[in-house]
Amino acid sequence: MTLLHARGLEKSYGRTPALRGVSLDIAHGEFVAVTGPSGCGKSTLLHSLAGILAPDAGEVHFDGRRLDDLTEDARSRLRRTEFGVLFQFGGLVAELTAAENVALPLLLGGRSRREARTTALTWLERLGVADVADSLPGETSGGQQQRCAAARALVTEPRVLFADEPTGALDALAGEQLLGLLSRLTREQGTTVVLVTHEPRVAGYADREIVLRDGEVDSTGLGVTGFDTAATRLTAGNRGAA
Ligand SMILES: Nc1ncnc2c1ncn2[C@@H]1O[C@H](COP(=O)(O)OP(=O)(O)OP(=O)(O)O)[C@@H](O)[C@H]1O
Repeated sequence: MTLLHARGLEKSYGRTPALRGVSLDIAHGEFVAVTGPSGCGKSTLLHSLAGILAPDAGEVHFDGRRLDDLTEDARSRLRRTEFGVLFQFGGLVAELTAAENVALPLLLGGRSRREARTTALTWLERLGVADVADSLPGETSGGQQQRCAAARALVTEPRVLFADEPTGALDALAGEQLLGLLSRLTREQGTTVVLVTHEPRVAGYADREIVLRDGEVDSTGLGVTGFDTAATRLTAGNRGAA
């Protein structure tokens, strides 16, 4: 069943077209990688689907509700309750500890301090970084920071996780570890994932790949770019076995 539905999305920055009529459907629980060359519109598409950016034309529907013409307040409420976002640079608040960073979305949602901290610690544990719970981001490694950012994105148990190059700033090992965790945790929770990447290795974790080219959908399917990498085969095999 479709959870995210977009039709005819268009977006330009001044005279530069970024999206030129993108239509797509993403099912409940699907893990989709949006790929394509630099500048093809991946981030613009992600931001439009997540209600961060208003498209110039076209429609975005989330679970049957039209999203693109909501007020900024309504969109921001929806983002807080239904969506989690994870960017290349986690964007943790430097003055707050890891646990405080992860608790923040829960506090904003009205949960008590005690409950928010307990839930934050559970998610830090799931992401394998409970040991840095009381450290400031600057006292931890890039990989640990990105895992904390992932915990913060997932702590509200969002229906959709939007991730833009989440491993882009990490070394290969830290990137693989984060992707492995994200893939396992989101599948366990039934979270839909929309992940932007230009790396075939990363796209290999997805159920399906949507390839953009010059602001349009070029193709969609599993390994459609011919990225039949070891990672793709391994992940597909793991999925079959799961
Ligand atoms: N804030 C902005 N102002 C002006 N032009 C922009 C802005 N953001 C994106 N663009 C342009 O829109 C087009 C699509 O950009 P977008 O960032 O969506 O692509 P991308 O595929 O995510 O790129 P990359 O892989 O390099 O991050 C590009 O031509 C880009 O230069």
